[in-house]
Amino acid sequence: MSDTPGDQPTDPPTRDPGHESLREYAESAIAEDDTLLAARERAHELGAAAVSPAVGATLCLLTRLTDARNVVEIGTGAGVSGLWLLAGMRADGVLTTIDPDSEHQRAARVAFAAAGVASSRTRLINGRAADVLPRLADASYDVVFVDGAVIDQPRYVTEGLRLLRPGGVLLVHDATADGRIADPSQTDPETSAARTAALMISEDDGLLPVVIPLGRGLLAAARTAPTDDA
Ligand SMILES: C[S@@+](CC[C@H](N)C(=O)[O-])C[C@H]1O[C@@H](n2cnc3c(N)ncnc32)[C@H](O)[C@@H]1O
Repeated sequence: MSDTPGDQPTDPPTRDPGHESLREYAESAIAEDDTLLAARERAHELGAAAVSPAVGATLCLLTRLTDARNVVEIGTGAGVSGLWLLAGMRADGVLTTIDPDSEHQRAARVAFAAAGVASSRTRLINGRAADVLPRLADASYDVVFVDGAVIDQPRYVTEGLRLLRPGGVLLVHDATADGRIADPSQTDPETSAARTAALMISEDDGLLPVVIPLGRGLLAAARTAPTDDA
């Protein structure tokens, strides 16, 4: 056995050393305008954890790619994600956004008005998603964005899939339960709920899912559109 320092065994790295800096780069590459920054500040004051800038930009990109006219959001918060979704939607698109907290929705209204969004483009519904979602029509939304309590993700995925049109996209934020989902020893109710929701999506043959490791984790799943020969 050699005693030169270069031959000493070293512990394998527990994680890719570039991982965090890559995430930081992805976040810092997104510049938010003053309206978004003010909405983010209000979200912070109200304790309504907003999507990160890179998650917001991804929401905008995916709504743009689906040419979204009708979007439903569970968890309005102070409107940060709403601003990003609206920026990607068609100019005549309507964002339906649900939240039981009227203070959060007041802050979101301020954000939408500051961004010059016409009031006809937003439908803010003050209520619990479990009560509101069953009243929304089947297969009539281009994008469904889930950002409420993690524990409720399975029921929101069930309802979201009912609402989604063929070719539409389901987006679940905090899909990794803060990264715990990959660790089988984590069996707390929140992690189990996130795991159940992810399984429901991955086992559905009509969906093309991917986990995007930005912010608190974004699970995106496109509903496959029927082909002519189907
Ligand atoms: C993480 S924050 C949403 C942040 C927002 N999407 C954004 O990025 O700006 C979660 C929101 O879900 C709302 N919420 C809590 N319970 C809910 C429920 N049962 N139905 C719908 N929204 C709920 C909270 O009031 C809070 O505003």
